[in-house]
Amino acid sequence: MTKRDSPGPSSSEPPRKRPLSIDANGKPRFRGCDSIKAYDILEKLGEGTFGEVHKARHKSTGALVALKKILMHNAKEDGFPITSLREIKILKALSHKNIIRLMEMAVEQERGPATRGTLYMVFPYMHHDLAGLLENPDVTFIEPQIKCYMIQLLEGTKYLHQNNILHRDMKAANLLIDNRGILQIADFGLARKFEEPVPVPGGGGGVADRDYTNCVVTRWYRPPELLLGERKYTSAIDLWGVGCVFAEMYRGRPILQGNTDMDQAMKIFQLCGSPTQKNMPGFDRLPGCDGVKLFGPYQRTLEGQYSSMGSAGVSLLSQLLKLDPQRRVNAMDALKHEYFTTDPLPAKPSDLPSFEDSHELDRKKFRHQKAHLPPAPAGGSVGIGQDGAGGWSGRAGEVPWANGSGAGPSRVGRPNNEPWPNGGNQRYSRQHDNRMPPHDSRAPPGHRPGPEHRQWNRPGGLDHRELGLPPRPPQAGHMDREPRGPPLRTSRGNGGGNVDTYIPSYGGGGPDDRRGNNRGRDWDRGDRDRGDRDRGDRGDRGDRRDRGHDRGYNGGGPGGGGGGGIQRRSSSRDRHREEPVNNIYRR
Ligand SMILES: Nc1ncnc2c1ncn2[C@@H]1O[C@H](COP(=O)(O)OP(=O)(O)OP(=O)(O)O)[C@@H](O)[C@H]1O
Repeated sequence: MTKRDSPGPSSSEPPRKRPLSIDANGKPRFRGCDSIKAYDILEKLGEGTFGEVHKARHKSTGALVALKKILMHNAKEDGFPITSLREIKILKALSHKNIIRLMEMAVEQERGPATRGTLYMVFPYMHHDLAGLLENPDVTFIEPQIKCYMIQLLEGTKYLHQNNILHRDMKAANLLIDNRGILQIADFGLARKFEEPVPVPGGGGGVADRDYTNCVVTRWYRPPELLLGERKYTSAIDLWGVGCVFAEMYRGRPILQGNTDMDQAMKIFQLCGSPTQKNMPGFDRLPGCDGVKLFGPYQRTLEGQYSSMGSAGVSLLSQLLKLDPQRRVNAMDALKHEYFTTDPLPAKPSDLPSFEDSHELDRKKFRHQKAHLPPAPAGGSVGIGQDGAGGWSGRAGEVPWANGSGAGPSRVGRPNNEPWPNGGNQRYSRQHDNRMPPHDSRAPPGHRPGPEHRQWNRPGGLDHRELGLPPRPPQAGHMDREPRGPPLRTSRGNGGGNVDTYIPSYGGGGPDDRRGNNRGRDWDRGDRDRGDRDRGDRGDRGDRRDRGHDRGYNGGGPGGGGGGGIQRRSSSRDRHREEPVNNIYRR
C-alpha cells in the first residue's frame, strides 16, 4: 500500500485540531499540579473575598509567578468553590497571548487527616494591572500606547468571543500588563460559555436566544442593557466594558462612577443621551425601564466630553458605547476601525516604556493610610442590607438618590511634558482625580530604575514618609483592610423583603475604592461562592456572586437579579484554538 493509498484523513476532512493541552509551540500549556513548596512566596499583591494573590518565585526555574489562593469560605459545607472550578476549566482551555495563562495548580498540604489542603492557581507574574498604572500620577499614557493596549485588549476579547466565552467582568483592574508591553485579560471568575453563534463581521454581538444571569459586571463597567434588567445579553456586554476602559486610559480614571445602579444608569444616559426607540430599540420592554422615566431626558454629551480623543478616537468610543447592544461594535470590527490606522500609529508592545510595579494591594495600602481622604463612591446599593440604606427595591417611585459626589466633572488636569520615547508626538493631559492619593510606586527590592523609568516615573517612587505618614506597619495592607463583620449570610438564613440576603452586612468600604473594584467585588466574591451551593450542580453558578448586587434597579425585582436557571452544557468546548494575532502594530 502506498502512502497515498493509506487510510488517513481525506482532503475533505477538517484539519485535525491541536489538543487543548498543547500550546502553539507544542508545549504543554497546563502543567498540572505542583506542591506550594516549589515556590518561595515573596509578597502579597492583591486580596479579595475570592482569594489572595501573592508574588512568588519558582525555586528551581527562578520564574516569577502570581499565586492566586482559592479561599474556601466554608470548606466543610461547601467544598471546593464551584466558581473556581469553572474559572480553572475555562482558563485551561484558553490559549492566546492576550489572555492570562493558567500555568498550573499548586497545593499546600495541611497537617491532619481531615484537612483538604489549600489550592493556588499559578499564573505568570505581570508587573501591573491597568487600574494601578492609571492611578500612578507619574505615568501618563500617550496615544500610541493607548492604541497598543487597545489592540491587545480587542484581540483578547475577539479571541474569547470567537471561542464562545463571555468574560463578564471587563474592567481596568482585570487587565494585567507586563514590562514588555503585553496586556492580558485576567480574572475569569465570572466568565462563562455562551451558546449562541459567535459574532460575525458587521453583526455586533448578535442576538441572544436564552436567558443568562443579569447581575454580572462590576457596576462602573456595566452596560445599560444589564442595568435595565436584560437577561438575553450577548458578548456586546464585554465591549461596553472595553469602551469604558478605552476612555479611562485617556481620562486617567473610570469614566462612569455610579454610586448605585440607578446613578450608574443616569450617568450613562447623561453621556449617551436618554434611551429612545431609535438609539436603544426595545428598551421599554426591559424590566428596569420604569426607572429611566424618573430622570432626564438627557442630551448626548459624549462627543463634546471626549473631543480631545480626536475624531477617530471619539468615533470608536461612540461605537463601543452604543446603548443598543445589537449595534455596539464587536471586537473584530473594532480592530478594523480607522483609529488604529490614523496617525499617530499604535506603538509596538516592545517599544513601550517599563514602569515600576503596581498592584491592587499597593493602592489599598496607600489609600488606607490617607485617612483624611474625602469619601470615595459610596458603593451604592451594594450596601443594601439590613439597614436598607442606599438601595432601591425596584419599584417605580422609590428612588434612593445617590448622595455621594460620584464622578463630577471637576478634575484637575496635569500637563504632560514627558516625551514619547519612540517618536510619537501626541501627548495627553490626563485628568486626575483631585481626591486621589498619589500611587505608592515602591520599587521592588534591588530594582534600579533605568533611564526609561526615570523618564516615566518618579525616581525611586513616593515613600509614605514623604507624605508625613506614620511608618508602615508590617503587612500594613492586610492590617489596614476593613475589618470583616459578621460572616456572610446566605439566602437560607435571611430572606424576604428587600433585604439582600446575599449581601454581607459588614460596614462600609471606606475610602479605598476609588475604582469600585474592591469593595463591591469583595462582597460579590462572597456572594459568588455562597450562591453556588444553592444552585444545584449545574448552571450559571458564578453569577450568584453578584446576585442582589444593586438588584433593585436591575429589574430582577425582589426575587433576584441572579438566577440564570439551568443551562445546557455547551457543545462548543472544542472550539478553542489559538488565532494568529494580527501584526497590526507594524502598520
Ligand atoms: N498574574 C498576575 N500577576 C501580577 N499580579 C496579579 C496577577 N493576577 C492578579 N494579580 C493582582 O491581584 C489582583 C487581584 O487579582 P484577581 O482579579 O485575579 O483576583 P480577585 O480575587 O478576582 O480580585 P478582585 O476581586 O479584586 O477582582 C489584581 O488586580 C492584580 O493586581
